[in-house]
Amino acid sequence: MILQTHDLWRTFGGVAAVAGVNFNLEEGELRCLIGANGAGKSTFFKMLTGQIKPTSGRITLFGEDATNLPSYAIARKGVGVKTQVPNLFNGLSVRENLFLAAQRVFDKQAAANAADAMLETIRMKEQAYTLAGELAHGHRQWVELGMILVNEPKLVLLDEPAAGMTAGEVERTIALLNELRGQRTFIIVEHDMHFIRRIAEKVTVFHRGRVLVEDTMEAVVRNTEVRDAYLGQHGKEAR
Ligand SMILES: Nc1ncnc2c1ncn2[C@@H]1O[C@H](COP(=O)(O)OP(=O)(O)OP(=O)(O)O)[C@@H](O)[C@H]1O
Repeated sequence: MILQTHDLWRTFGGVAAVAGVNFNLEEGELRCLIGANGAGKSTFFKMLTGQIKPTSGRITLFGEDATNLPSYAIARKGVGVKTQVPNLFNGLSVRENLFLAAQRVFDKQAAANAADAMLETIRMKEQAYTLAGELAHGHRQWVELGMILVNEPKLVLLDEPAAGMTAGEVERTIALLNELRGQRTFIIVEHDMHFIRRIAEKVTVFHRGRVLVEDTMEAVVRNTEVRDAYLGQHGKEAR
């Protein structure tokens, strides 16, 4: 088991954003977290990344307690996080961005090799020397993903990786994640049901701070409780 949460809670004033979540993630899984606006996904995600401290409960990461670790310590344990806040150096090339990220864990030569290998993985060899600031939105997202993957994290947490992408860019992101499936362990928070349907194995549905259902995408789409709680808004896309 890579990650577990035990009766995890986070309250804001009187509001329980996350209310007693028990969550288990095995190595090699690609897990999607879904739920309506305000269901508690972001708060849960931010507790896993160390951005928000739990009110109570525990987080176990790679078999060790990680409940109150700050973000940098979680990163150091081998967790790569992609939030929605851009993390690129616009004045540097794609390759330089990847190289700098790789240098956090590798020496110079190994970082250069890792950056070149990552250019292949994210299919951006031709844009290696393009400035990050000149890239289209989808391309920027892939470079950011590359900057996380280049450090070979044991767990990758992605917050809405398909947000703002064109249909073509979403397709390429799906292909990339399908390629990486099994090689890395992922948790992906996402609203785009088309995207989730194409990548999901097991899906965890949040509702009012709790886990409503955890099952395959097919079972989740058929579940009447989920339809009432969430898919009512997105059902057409999901079906
Ligand atoms: N910093 C905060 N202060 C007060 N209330 C908060 C805070 N963060 C979240 N909440 C509340 O906690 C609940 C869960 O919010 P959260 O953002 O985790 O949901 P979500 O499922 O990620 O929603 P979305 O899909 O809109 O991002 C909501 O009622 C929200 O208003």
